[in-house]
Amino acid sequence: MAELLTDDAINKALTRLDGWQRDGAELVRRVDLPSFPEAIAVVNRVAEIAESEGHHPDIDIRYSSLVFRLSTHSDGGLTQLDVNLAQEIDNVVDIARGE
Ligand SMILES: C[C@H](O)[C@H](O)[C@H]1CNC2=NC(N)=NC(=O)C2=N1
Repeated sequence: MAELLTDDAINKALTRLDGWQRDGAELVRRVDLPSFPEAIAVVNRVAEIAESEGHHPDIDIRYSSLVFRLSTHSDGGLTQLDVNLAQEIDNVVDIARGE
């Protein structure tokens, strides 16, 4: 079990993340890639990271647009696991965009 983050801790984490918003018990980021294969490459890389960490995002794939939703389902809210995964998704997206 991970500890649920306070509203203050979530807001602080959001200032350090790229493009994430809070939606209740979830962190949400939409990512637009230039093509379907590039979007799927991002999904595959995120899937590897998620599997290695045992913490998984909900991912909506619509052509070259992705929406990631993060929450710690076992604890019913947001934990440091979600903040860490959000940061890792940001890193994957930056690399995919050559940033
Ligand atoms: C047993 C296994 O670690 C759990 O079912 C994990 C898997 N991945 C998970 N991912 C997320 N986002 N929330 C969870 O509660 C969760 N639980």
